[in-house]
Amino acid sequence: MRVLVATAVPAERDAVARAFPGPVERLDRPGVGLVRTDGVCDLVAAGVGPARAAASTAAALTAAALDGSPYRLVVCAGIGGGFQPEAPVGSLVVSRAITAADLGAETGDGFVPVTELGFGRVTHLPPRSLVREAVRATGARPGTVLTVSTVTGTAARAAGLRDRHPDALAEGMEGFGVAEAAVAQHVPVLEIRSVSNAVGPRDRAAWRVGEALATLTEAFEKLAPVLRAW
Ligand SMILES: O=C(O)c1cccc(C(=O)CC[C@H]2O[C@@H](n3cnc4c(=O)[nH]cnc43)[C@H](O)[C@@H]2O)c1
Repeated sequence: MRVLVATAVPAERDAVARAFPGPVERLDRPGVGLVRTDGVCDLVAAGVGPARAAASTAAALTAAALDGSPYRLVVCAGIGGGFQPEAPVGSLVVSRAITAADLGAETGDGFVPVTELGFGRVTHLPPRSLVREAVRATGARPGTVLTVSTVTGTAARAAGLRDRHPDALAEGMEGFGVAEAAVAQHVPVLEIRSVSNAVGPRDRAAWRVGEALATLTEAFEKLAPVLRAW
């Protein structure tokens, strides 16, 4: 059984693919295209944002299940914003928790998550032993990875997120969507973010995308034996 790695964009997918030297095969499945590596992973550029990422991940999971070869693990991977000073640019974060940070309602008393309104869920927890193994193999910092639909662009929003989520180390835009799709099919999920920028005032010119993609490749080189053994 294989592992499905879901990134947002093809540049991130290809950074992960570079960790698996050897031929790759392109597979077209209904609603989604996959890259099958020589190793243990199938890779999907699932799209930007939680909704598109959930749709692509669900399509890949369903196709594999109908094929009789379901995935045994889903990993959401990519570049991300890091909360300062705990997750500096260039560092790597592994999810102890994957949390939707802006799924809820704004009220006069502030933000209320959907769970407090009586709906759904806002957090998925990866298997603790897998988090431990991933941290040991890669040297990543373990913490909460937030999923947002809007990239944080002010110090005030960064501070608000940290107030609500003191364990947050990073934010991305896909993790919770990928996790919802995985958990719906009873497949465990993990998120890995290579920090390309600080969460805070928007400064796109300061994003270190190339370096973060190189860190992502290195991370998957180190993670490969963990994924194989899982
Ligand atoms: O410009 C490029 O070359 C490039 C290459 C690879 C990826 C990108 C992206 O912009 C990917 C979008 C992706 O990045 C995540 N991300 C990165 N920083 C943050 C952040 O501070 N807050 C939230 N998300 C962030 C996110 O998951 C996007 O899908 C560009």
